[in-house]
Amino acid sequence: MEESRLEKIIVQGGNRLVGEVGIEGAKNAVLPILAASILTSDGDLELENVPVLSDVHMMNNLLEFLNVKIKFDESKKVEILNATEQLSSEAPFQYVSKMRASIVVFGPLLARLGRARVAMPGGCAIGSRPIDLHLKGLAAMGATINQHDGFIDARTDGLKGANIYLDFPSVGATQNIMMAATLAQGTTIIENVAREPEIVDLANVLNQMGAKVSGAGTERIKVIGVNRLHGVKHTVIQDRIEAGTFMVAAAATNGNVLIKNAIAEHNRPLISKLEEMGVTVQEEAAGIRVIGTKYLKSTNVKTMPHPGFPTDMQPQIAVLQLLAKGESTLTETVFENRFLYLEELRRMNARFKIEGNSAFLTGPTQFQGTQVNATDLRAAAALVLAGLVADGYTEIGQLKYLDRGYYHFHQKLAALGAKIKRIATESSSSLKVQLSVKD
Ligand SMILES: CC(=O)N[C@H]1[C@@H](OP(=O)(O)OP(=O)(O)OC[C@H]2O[C@@H](n3ccc(=O)[nH]c3=O)[C@H](O)[C@@H]2O)O[C@H](CO)[C@@H](O)[C@@H]1O
Ligand SMILES: C=C(OP(=O)(O)O)C(=O)O
Repeated sequence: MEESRLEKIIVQGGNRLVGEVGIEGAKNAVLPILAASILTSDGDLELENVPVLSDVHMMNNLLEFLNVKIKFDESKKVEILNATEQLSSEAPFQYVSKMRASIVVFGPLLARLGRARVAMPGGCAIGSRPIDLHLKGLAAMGATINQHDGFIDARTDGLKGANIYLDFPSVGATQNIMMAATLAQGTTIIENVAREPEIVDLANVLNQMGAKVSGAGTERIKVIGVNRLHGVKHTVIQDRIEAGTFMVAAAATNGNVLIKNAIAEHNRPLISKLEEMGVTVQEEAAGIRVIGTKYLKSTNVKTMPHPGFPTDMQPQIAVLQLLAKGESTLTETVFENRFLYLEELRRMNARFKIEGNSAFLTGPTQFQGTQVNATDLRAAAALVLAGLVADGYTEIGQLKYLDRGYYHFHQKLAALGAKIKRIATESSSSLKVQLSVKD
């Protein structure tokens, strides 16, 4: 998606969002499930509800490099993967550096081939993001792991079941260890695991593939190893973060939006915060309806592993807190550096101070449109949300981040009544842009 670097979104603030919006399959569910294809030595893995995102393209490119055969019908959102041929064990830097989630091929490669050589992913704009817990778990299962020349090299004569305690309920470590354990000899118990809905979706696919995984969604996962896994058909769960982003968009614009097929159970912490702020949230048969209010109340939010408030909704809820009257606190406990986007919001008139891992936000804010740049994926979404309620025009650059996790974001907002366009950067001389949005 090289083009996205040369594009901008321009929003003219002030419109209420009204109507219905559909949600894609979850990025954070599909990426490890795509990696799980490596475990299938028999038949096709057929996935439905696959979101068309740059991260999915990136994972597909990596899997194809490893010799997984892929057919992705983007119009139907169906992807068929076949990993029955001899696979390569090396994931080079060119893939891993572009997408940290590539690390979830590590456990499957090691389990299937007895060897994995994966470039070290490094940090990103939200934190240093070490992978020590992934490695500790795989080492406990009998892998010999060495790090050199920017690569992690792991070998085993056969993984063995082990008792593993995670110091932190890491999503990626839980997925890597769980996948590796499906083909290990004996039983693996993983404690203090991540409980995100995406972990449950992965466990469900693995079980359909013939694995014996129990306890996903609780703090303890048990995996009884089997000899081989086979292909299956699976529908990826809905993206709770995309759904949450539209819920905040509806609340921020004092709108009335039905987020179709959104699963309330996956978004409890967000629903609870929205209600605290005076927003009406209705669980309907067709999805979740969010009805805004003119009188948003301040509230405090602290991110936590699931079922706590998701860190991936932190920048979006910050916009709503800034709109609310009074002081709100926002505390980030999952990543050490996820407030970069606030400096961009300051340029749009936000008032706040940051102390340690907390931001103290002062509202109500009348955002002012200006030129801002996304600093990461959810920051990109948050800047668009601020633009929806800003005075004048907001231009958001660095859309490569947005495209990692949102499909047709501006089209979906436009269909709800937002004045929003995506344009080539070269055509963004302000007069031209303003005219094109008014059209
Ligand atoms: C593709 C995907 O699903 N990404 C999600 C996944 O990322 P990811 O799987 O990378 O997140 P983790 O849950 O692993 O990371 C959470 C925290 O644990 C730390 N940590 C993690 C592993 C490790 O070995 N050592 C260690 O210290 C990280 O640096 C971070 O501070 O979960 C995050 C937390 O919900 C979400 O924000 C990401 O959207
Ligand atoms: C942080 C995110 O993703 P990743 O772990 O892929 O960087 C996210 O989805 O907000």
